[in-house]
Amino acid sequence: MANKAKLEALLTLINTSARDAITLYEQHGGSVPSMDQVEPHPLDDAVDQVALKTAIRTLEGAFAQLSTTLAPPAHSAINLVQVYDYACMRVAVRENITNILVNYPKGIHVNDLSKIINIEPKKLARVMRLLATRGCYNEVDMDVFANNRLSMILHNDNPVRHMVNLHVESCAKGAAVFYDTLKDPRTAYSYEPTDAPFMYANNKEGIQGEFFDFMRQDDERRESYHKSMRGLNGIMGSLAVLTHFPFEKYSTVVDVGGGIGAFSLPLAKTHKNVKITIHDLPEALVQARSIWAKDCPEAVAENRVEFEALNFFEQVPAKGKDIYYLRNIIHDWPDHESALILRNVRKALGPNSRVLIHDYVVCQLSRKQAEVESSTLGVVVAPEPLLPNFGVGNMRMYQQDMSMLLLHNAKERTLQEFLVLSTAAGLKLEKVWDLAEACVMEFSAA
Ligand SMILES: C[S@@+](CC[C@H](N)C(=O)[O-])C[C@H]1O[C@@H](n2cnc3c(N)ncnc32)[C@H](O)[C@@H]1O
Repeated sequence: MANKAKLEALLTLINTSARDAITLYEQHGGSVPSMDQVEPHPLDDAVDQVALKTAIRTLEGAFAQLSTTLAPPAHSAINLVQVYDYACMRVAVRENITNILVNYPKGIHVNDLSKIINIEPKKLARVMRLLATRGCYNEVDMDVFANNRLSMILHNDNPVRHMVNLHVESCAKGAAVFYDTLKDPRTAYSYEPTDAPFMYANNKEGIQGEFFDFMRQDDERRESYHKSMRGLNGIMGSLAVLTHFPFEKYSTVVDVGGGIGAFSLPLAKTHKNVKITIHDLPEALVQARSIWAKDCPEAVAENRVEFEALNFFEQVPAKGKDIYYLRNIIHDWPDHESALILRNVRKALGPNSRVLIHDYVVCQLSRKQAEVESSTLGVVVAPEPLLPNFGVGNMRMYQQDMSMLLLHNAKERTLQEFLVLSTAAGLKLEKVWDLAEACVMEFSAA
């Protein structure tokens, strides 16, 4: 394709994908959202966001590719590093600015906000303006800031806030020493979870162990981590599995490493035919029980959910159930540990059981390889001239891969890597359910 034709094709992709998104918003609520509104659009909390995420993947990918092509490279290069959004988001989250602004629907002057949170007003104004420029908060008048649809996500009641917190605290701390871990002979070639960059930084403060040991040590920290998993439902659009996978055909589901039930709670509400077993470490299940008693007491009363402590490296999950669901579990661990988990799950399977691994499937940048996977397994490849992996439209997959490296010395995997792991554990891939961001890989006993 000639250079100019590529730009024209990208413009067409931007146009059609934006129009697809507009149509979806209109179909789900009659109107399109605005950046300034505070109320969520009905589509924001929809269980199935696959169509919207499909449109946004193309829109973001095509837009970034077009602007990187047209902008001077020096301009784009510095854009890659001059990203202080997370430092400003840390201020907003630590100081509960969204919650405060809820009391000031017409906005609050930074001088008044400064008195409430004890941050120097002129510095605070710069933080708020940077975030507002990104679309998070609204500068309604000079130095007067109000909430908007995006900033409302940082409200205390929203679990996404806990995932933001995990990133601005732990991932940022790991990122700051990442290069050092690559060069330090002690850690450079290690894939031990205890040598992950975040733990490397913690070691210097006298804290040992791996990430989950660190989480266990402090109730507030652990509870925030588990709440952040509920945030993933919206971030990754993971709950689409509830409408795409035929849970109505099955009667038992084991949520392996299910945490507080970020997946199982909505499952219990939407598929009342299913009996759920949640396996996790004992401390996680204490929190799980109290959340279920509040958020889904009917499932507890009807014995549709049981909580069973399990160390998935050492124990076999409840045997002979229909579905074994592992969401964001395998990506937390390097290959050796992941193989142990899958081997234990394999031992639990009955002849008709299925294993569902719900994770990102890292796309290739080789169009040839991506097309092989597309024709054999149905994984979607982006149309040319987009990069075959949708480029920036799929950026979170690669960012989360880095988060896994920083926190756990682990990774998101390609389909080939999943196949190597699953085949060694005695599992056979039956189908890949592409949910526009993460995928669900369905396995049977080989
Ligand atoms: C990334 S979270 C995913 C939670 C849940 N699957 C979800 O998607 O919401 C990882 C989970 O693995 C659990 N976990 C970590 N080590 C474990 C172990 N050795 N045995 C069982 N669960 C473990 C953690 O407590 C946590 O709930």
